[in-house]
Amino acid sequence: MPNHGDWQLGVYLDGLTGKVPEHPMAYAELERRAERSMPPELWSYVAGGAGDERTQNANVTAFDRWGLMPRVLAGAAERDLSTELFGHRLPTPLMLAPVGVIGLCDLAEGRGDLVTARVAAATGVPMIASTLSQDPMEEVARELGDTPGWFQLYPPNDRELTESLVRRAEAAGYSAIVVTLDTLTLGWRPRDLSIAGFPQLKGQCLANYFSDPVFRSRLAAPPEEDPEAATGHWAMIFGNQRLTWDDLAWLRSLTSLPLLLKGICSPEDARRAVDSGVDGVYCSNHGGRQANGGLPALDCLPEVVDAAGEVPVVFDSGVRSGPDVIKALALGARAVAIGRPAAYGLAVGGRAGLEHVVRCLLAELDLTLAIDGYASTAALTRGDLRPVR
Ligand SMILES: Cc1cc2nc3c(=O)[nH]c(=O)nc-3n(C[C@H](O)[C@H](O)[C@H](O)COP(=O)(O)O)c2cc1C
Ligand SMILES: CCCCC(=O)C(=O)O
Repeated sequence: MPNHGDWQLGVYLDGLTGKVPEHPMAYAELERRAERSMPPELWSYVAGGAGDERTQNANVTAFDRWGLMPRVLAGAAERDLSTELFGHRLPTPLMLAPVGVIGLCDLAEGRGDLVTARVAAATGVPMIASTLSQDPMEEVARELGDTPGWFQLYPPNDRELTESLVRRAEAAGYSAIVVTLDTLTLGWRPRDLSIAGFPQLKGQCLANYFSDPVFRSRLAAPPEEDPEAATGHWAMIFGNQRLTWDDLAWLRSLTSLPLLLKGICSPEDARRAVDSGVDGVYCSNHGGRQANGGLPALDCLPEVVDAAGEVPVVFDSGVRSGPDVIKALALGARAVAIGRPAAYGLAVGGRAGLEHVVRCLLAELDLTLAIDGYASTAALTRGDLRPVR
């Protein structure tokens, strides 16, 4: 476990470890620098969202409608940021959301999945490894050290392949399976469609498929010999729009690892998930990448938390700062994940850049708690927030 001390107050005073040459970055600056660093097709894919991106933007501004009530003389000289999930005590409530093509965001070497896992190992911030990675899940898992990793599953429309991916994740040592349900087909993403972002990139993030014995058994020639045909086969099996709640018992039966469903925004769905025996609900609208015109994910969080009852809720979509993490926790999330900020950190500064983003976020989270008089993230409640008028 990393020592809290290295990212608590001192982190500001020692220049944030000196690994990234400049000062702590506000999100807007990180985003600007990422845009300057990334090739246009990668930038458009990562930064883009569905439609005119109103929902994506609303995910971010939703946090402005809540304010944390500052308290004084509250005994917050030492803070406990830890959280418990599925028997693991995590040093902080932050997680790294699954990001396909994170590999390519490591602009120097294209090994971003491995680099992200190394940052997870160094910071104790768990990584949720995407199905769509440049390097096979087994190699990613080996980099995680003692930090837990979860495997994010896109369930293909091939049950045997789905089972094979889950078996591999178990064998590789992942400690939970996150099934993403809001991307059973890809969203209407104008930036991608006009600049061919994802279509250009997709062949490079299929390592988990190309290394899979079941996937390989479906091909006339191995992917190394005929990558185009293998990619074509992937395109046939990726989408799984016919998946329904009737398939959940089967999904549940695939593993005894903790199972989470990602992409839950409706309280009815949260209730149904819990009734189906899942261990965690992951409230997210995929960072606004899938459907435009929906609700900001943060607005859905309280009802999802209420519906989930004792079952823990993980949250992402629009988290950009330490105070954002605090607000999501106060609204009931047990852990809070970041997607684009991590990808941008990697693009701007490789391993040091991602670590910088993580440490800045944790330092800001911790300082905010210190100043506003909250000694424990686990003790935050909705009553600590007020609507901003
Ligand atoms: C470039 C990119 C790729 C993503 N790939 C995946 C993925 O493979 N699996 C998944 O469940 N979510 C994926 N997501 C969604 C993230 O897990 C997360 O829900 C979202 O990024 C959170 O919103 P934020 O970017 O505003 O933090 C991706 C997001 C981005 C930006
Ligand atoms: C089929 C690609 C899905 C990756 C993803 O989740 C995203 O781009 O948001």
